[in-house]
Amino acid sequence: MEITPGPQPGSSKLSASSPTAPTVDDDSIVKGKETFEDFLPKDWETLSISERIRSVTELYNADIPEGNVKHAALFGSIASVLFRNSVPGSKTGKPLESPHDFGIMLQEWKKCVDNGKEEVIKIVTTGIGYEDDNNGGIFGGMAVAMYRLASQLAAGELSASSLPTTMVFLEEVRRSTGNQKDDSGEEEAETAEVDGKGKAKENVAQSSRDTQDEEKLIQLPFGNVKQEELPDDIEKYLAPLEIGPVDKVPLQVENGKVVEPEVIVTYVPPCPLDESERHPDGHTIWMTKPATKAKYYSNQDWPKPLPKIPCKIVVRPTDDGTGMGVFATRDIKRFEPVLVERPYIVYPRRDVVGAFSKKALQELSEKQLGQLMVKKSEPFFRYMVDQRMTSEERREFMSLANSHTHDGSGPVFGIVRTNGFGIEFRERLPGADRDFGMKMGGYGAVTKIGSRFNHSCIPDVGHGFDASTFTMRFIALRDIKKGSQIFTSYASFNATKAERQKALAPYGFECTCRACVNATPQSDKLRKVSVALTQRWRSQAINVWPKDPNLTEKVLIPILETKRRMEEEGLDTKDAGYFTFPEILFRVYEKVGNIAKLKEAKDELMRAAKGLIQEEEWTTGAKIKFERGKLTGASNN
Ligand SMILES: C[S@@+](CC[C@H](N)C(=O)[O-])C[C@H]1O[C@@H](n2cnc3c(N)ncnc32)[C@H](O)[C@@H]1O
Repeated sequence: MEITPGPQPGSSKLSASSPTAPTVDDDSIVKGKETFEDFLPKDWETLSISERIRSVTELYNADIPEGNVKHAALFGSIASVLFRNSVPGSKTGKPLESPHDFGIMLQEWKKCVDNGKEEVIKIVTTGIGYEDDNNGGIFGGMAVAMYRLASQLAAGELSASSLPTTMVFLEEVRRSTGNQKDDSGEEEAETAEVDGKGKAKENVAQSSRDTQDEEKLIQLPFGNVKQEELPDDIEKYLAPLEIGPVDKVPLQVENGKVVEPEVIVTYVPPCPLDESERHPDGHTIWMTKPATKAKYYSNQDWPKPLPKIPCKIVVRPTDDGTGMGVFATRDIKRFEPVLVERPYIVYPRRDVVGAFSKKALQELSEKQLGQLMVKKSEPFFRYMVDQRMTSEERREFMSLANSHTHDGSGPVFGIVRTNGFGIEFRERLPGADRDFGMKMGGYGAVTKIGSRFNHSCIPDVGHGFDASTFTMRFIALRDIKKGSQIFTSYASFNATKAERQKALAPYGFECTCRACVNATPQSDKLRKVSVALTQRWRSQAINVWPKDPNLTEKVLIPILETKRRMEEEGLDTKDAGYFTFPEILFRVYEKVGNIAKLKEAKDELMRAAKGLIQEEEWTTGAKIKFERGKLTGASNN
């Protein structure tokens, strides 16, 4: 039994914009290919730009797994060669040296595309490693940026001449690679926001609509919405919805063929609609594509049973007016699993319930479109709660916090917006992440216990989604004392205080955590540069300092000072680059021959490596692979 919405205005656009990925065996694409150029078609040099773009598009749609260095290398190679002859003023004509260069390049391209203008690029950092950062979020997002850019170039919407800053930037990177400077820890570096990382809890504050080839983000309203912002007659823009079991909703037929519904609601694992049978591990109501459902269920043992962990938390009211919170019932160590649960619902975080009608697009402002989307979403989520949850689940779900009571969100969508986590399927084989033309991390999840974690900019737990068990996983990012409240973060770790406040505004509170109370321009900057800085030092520790006969431990002064400041700021996490320090220290002490310190650093390195593997395996359900002694990828298969 499924539900399907009735015909929606513009819904055909939606499907047109969701490319159907051909099934391509990953191994056949990456096998035996070691260098960037190996991924290119043999006749690449003779291809025209539009042919090259077509080739990129095919590779993009082939769904090479995220989390694979070669994936990044693939796009890096293509990107570099694709544009090298088409950028006026570029003399380099060289392929990029690493997927990292490519990553920065794409971020810059994306900025050019987003802002429609050139930016002065100040990034002087080099050598950001990709082994530790090569998760699907980053490269998935970049690949999407790349794909968009290629499409825009192909459609003549963007000219290659708007890209020279990228090349200027790359020149700068190369220059600074060859001209290593001492690090003061104070240099300007920017880390562009990476989309879909899935680490921060995300308010469903944005969604998107399709207008022909272009995708535009719509800001959903929050806070008190003034009456004048709303169209008086918003109802006229709402298409009639037919929601119900598939056998009750009339089939759509086009050219004599039955058109598959665009979106269905199903259970994971399967269970009857009535309340007669429920899975002991819990089940999730999943709003998805029919083909995605079929693909997952074609896997015989899917979903796998939940891993068992001892209970170490309790949900209870806080004593500071923040409603409910999650507390530790015993001491919890860094990297320990804290919670695993099947979400109540998993849903696409974009407007899958029918794109906006032409009339709406022409007549309504962005604000009004946001308001319209809020209105359209409520009946869908209401259906899931009223028709698919047991009475007990419904009662529990409806008791979750709602910070969207004055912005036009209905009672159910308000709860979804307040409690939804952005999730990534992150699978080796093509997964659900790009359903409905979404970017990585397009689905959201509302959970029973996890949604009770309050926010801190110095979070105690991180979270991830494991598609093989269909569970949300939470893990300790630091030691947690018995009895203390456990916080997660709803904002990006690398956002400044002002940016975090903006991201948290829809939740209706001002954060008073240690990082916010003590924030300074220096702490804001540290958040921005921590990843770039630590990776650059790592790169120097690998490539530059071993060759320096005069190296002394003095090189560690800014490094140890930054490490201390990161601990103070609560940036002692993997995402912030903190676990790069043990390796840097190890390499320097090894080089200068400080045996006592070397042993300390080695122990720290081993602890960190073990913990990071545990974290990755727990939050993604993946088995970590090693290549050439390095952590290089994760696979769910
Ligand atoms: C996902 S819920 C967290 C659980 C919630 N406290 C409850 O009672 O279910 C998000 C809401 O909790 C509250 N909240 C979370 N973190 C907070 C914080 N650091 N300070 C104040 N309120 C917070 C806000 O009302 C926010 O909209």
